[in-house]
Amino acid sequence: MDMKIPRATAKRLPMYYRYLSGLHGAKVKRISSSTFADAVQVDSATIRRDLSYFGALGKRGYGYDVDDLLDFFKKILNQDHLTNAALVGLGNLGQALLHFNFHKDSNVRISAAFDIHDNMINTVQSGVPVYDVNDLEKQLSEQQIEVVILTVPTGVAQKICDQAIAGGAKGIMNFTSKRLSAPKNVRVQNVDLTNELQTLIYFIEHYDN
Ligand SMILES: NC(=O)c1ccc[n+]([C@@H]2O[C@H](COP(=O)([O-])OP(=O)(O)OC[C@H]3O[C@@H](n4cnc5c(N)ncnc54)[C@H](O)[C@@H]3O)[C@@H](O)[C@H]2O)c1
Repeated sequence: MDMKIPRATAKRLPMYYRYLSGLHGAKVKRISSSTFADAVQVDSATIRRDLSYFGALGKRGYGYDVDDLLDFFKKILNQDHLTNAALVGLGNLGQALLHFNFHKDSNVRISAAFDIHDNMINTVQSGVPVYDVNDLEKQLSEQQIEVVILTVPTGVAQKICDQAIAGGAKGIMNFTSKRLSAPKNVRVQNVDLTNELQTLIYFIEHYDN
């Protein structure tokens, strides 16, 4: 499905999906828009607007049909198939992500890891094979991995990014502080936990509930 939706809406969709999956697991068939809003902590007007980008889905006085909505989200979010991701840099942060490995509550899993250290190369860690980073391009291309998570030292981030793109990467989740340059068809998502924490502190200080 090819459609353009606001970034803020796109960011909320996985949260809606997780909540609906939980309801489905609990065999709930239908929810009111206010229950939905309370659970995901997004006001019901915003939820309605988010969903309206895909056609009107709620029914007045009825709320939302859980199974219908879930089927629909599965398609939108591609939850029907598992996406493999590669992790580059198995230090403090990389190890933590590898142990966590996303797939328990999402459709993404780390299926290949890369580092420069001999003691890690050709081992299996948390069930994931670790390769020599010199083989990054080749492995990404052979395994058709299009998502790459970068947890390498900042100084090598651009080089690794270039190699990943040469291997076919279409999305880079960048944990380093380097602002990467990449062609337009490659999406770079920067993740900065300090930023997130400072934003949280800003909201605590500037808004009273
Ligand atoms: N965005 C955030 O919130 C956040 C939080 C913590 C760390 N970081 C960043 O994440 C990165 C990793 O942090 P860390 O604490 O895990 O560092 P670390 O030094 O513990 O780990 C770096 C790993 O990268 C490997 N490495 C080095 N050069 C490499 C190369 N050319 N190819 C492949 N692997 C290589 C090292 O062997 C090591 O295993 C750093 O850039 C750090 O600044 C970001």
